[in-house]
Amino acid sequence: MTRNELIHQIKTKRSFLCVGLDTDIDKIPQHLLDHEDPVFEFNRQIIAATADLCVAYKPNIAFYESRGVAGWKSLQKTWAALPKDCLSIADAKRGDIGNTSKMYAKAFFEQQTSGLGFDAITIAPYMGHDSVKPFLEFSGKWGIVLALTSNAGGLDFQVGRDVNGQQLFEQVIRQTNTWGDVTNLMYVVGATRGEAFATIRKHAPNHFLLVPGVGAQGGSLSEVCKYGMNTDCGLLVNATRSIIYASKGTDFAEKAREEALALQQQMEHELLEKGIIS
Ligand SMILES: O=c1ccn([C@@H]2O[C@H](COP(=O)(O)O)[C@@H](O)[C@H]2O)c(=O)[nH]1
Repeated sequence: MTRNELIHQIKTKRSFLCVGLDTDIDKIPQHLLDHEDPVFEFNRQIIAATADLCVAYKPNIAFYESRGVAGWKSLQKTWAALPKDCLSIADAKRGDIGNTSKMYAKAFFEQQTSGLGFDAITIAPYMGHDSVKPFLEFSGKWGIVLALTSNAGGLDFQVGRDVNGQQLFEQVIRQTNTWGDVTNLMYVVGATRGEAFATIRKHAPNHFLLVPGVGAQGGSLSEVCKYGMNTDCGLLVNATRSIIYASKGTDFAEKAREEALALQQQMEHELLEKGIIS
């Protein structure tokens, strides 16, 4: 999906919601366990209940690879079931020497060989240019670089490592910016980082930001929008547990829809306020 197509979907659906699919077989409703592939059946129903309210889906790969071959099969079926009008993001946080990164990219982007044709993948940038660039060389695909993460440990290295007046997350953005552009590169910035979005926007005014951390992690959607929204919206805000585990009962998909709808309505309000939609 191109940048223009993504912006078009945001305006059409009046939403910049990304639904996370971190499907843990121990947390899904009991009645699904009779299905041949309970994880896929859960995802299928979550997708059906939320597809008109979101513009992206983000399975976190750990939840699938932790189940071995069965998990990869669930992931492949889930990827194939994602609506084509939504950006598909593999939250895999990969990055290695160039020769290996290229194989990671093929694993998640090259559907003919791997069975997975995600639009985007998250990248850990710690190993530098040759670890990131292979992901950006796939036409029509996106690399989403970790910049300022939502977790408590994100403060251990990403901030307070002042070099030439800049913190590490700022240097990551400034440097990686030269390896890609707004059409193939996004950044992960946690919703828990509030005012830091103003600093992020100094270095990446036009890039899309993937923003996890609303819902279960307590990040503020209104702060993210206040400091992080640009004239194209420029945000994909992810919520996972607060949506997919809104109920443990047979009404799980219905409750997931209610949570997604509440977020979509707040997002519509923000888009209207900023004049991005009318
Ligand atoms: O900084 C980061 C980067 C990635 N994540 C991932 O996003 C989801 C968040 O799930 P919630 O249930 O909405 O908290 C999950 O897959 C994380 O691994 C993040 O939270 N923060």
